[in-house]
Amino acid sequence: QLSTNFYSSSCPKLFSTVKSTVQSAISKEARMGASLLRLFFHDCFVNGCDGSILLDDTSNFIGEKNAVPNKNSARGFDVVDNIKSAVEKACPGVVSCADILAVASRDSVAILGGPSWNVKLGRRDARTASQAAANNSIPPPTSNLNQLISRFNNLGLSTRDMVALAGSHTIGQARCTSFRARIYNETNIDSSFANTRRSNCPRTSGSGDNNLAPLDIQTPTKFENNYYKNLLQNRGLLHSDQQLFNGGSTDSIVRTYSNSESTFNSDFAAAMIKMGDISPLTGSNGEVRKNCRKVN
Ligand code: HEM
Ligand SMILES: [Ca+2]
Repeated sequence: QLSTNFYSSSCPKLFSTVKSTVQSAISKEARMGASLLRLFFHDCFVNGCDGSILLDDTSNFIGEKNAVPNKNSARGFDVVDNIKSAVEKACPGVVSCADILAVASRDSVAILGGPSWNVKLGRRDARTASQAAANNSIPPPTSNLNQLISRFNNLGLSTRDMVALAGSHTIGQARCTSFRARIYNETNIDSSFANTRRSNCPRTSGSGDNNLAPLDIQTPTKFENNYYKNLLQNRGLLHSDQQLFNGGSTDSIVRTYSNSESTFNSDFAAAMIKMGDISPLTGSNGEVRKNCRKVN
C-alpha cells in the first residue's frame, strides 16, 4: 500500500526539503543522524511506523517518550519539528510525521556515508501511543541472541534483517548505564577496550549513568561496516551487540558483513524498507498530524 511516489504530485519538494533540514542538523552535530535513525526504529517497533513516538505526554495522555528505552535517551524531536515546519510550509497538511521519520532516516544514513534507497511513503499518523508496548517491543541491551531474534521475528523481520539493522550501531552513542554491566562483568570483551570504556563509566550505578561512549569505537559518525569488524574483535559496546558474534548462529552473517561492505549496504537498505513496512496506517486510518507532538 505504501509507494515511493505517494507525494509526487501533492508535495514535489518533500525530498529536497527534508534533506536540507537534515543536512543542516547533521552539520551542527553529526550525532543527530544517529538519533533520527533510532527514532524511526523506536517508532516502527511500537504498533508500526505511525509517528507514535513523537507524541508528547500531557496531563491526560501517556505517550512513549518516557518508556524505558526512550527516557533520557531518545533525542532529535526538535529536529523533527524543524523538518515538519519546513515541509508544512511547502505543502500544508499533506505529509505525515511517520513518513518524515522514514525519509529523515534514509537521508541521515546517506549523509553519513551509508547506502541510500527509495523510501516507501503513504503512512498516516496515529492518534494514540502506547508506553507499555514501547517497553515490551523494543529490545533492551541486556537481550541475548534468542531474545533479539524473536523480537524482530515477531514483527516479520528475519534474523538476517536483525543483524543488518543492528549495523546502525556503526553510528551514535550510548549511555554508561546501557553498557556498565558488560564492561565490568563480561568475559567476551577485549580487555583494553573494556579498560578504555571503564575510564568514563564508573562501576557504581548512580554515578556517571549518562556519560556517553561511541557504539563504534572507530568511526562513530561514519556509516560503514566497522560495527561488524569491532564485533570480530570482541569490541561490541552493548551486551546485545556482542551477542551477534559469540559463537552462535549469526556469527557467519557478521563475518559476511565485516568482509563485504557492499553486501551490508544492500542488506541494510532492504531491511530498512522492510522495517518501514511494519503495519502502517493508510487510507482513512489515522490522520496527517499538523504538529508531530500532538494529535490534531
Ligand atoms: C538489535 C537490537 C537493538 C538493541 C538492543 C539496541 C539498543 C540500543 C541502546 C541501548 C542504545 C543506547 C541508548 C542509550 O544508552 O541512551 C542504542 C543506540 C542506538 N541505536 Fe540501537 N538497538 C538495537 C537495534 C537498533 C536498530 C535496529 C537501529 C536502527 C535501525 C538502532 C539504532 C541506534 C542508533 C543510531 C543509536 C545511537 C543513537 C544516538 O546516538 O542518539 N538500534 N541502541
Ligand atoms: Ca562507523
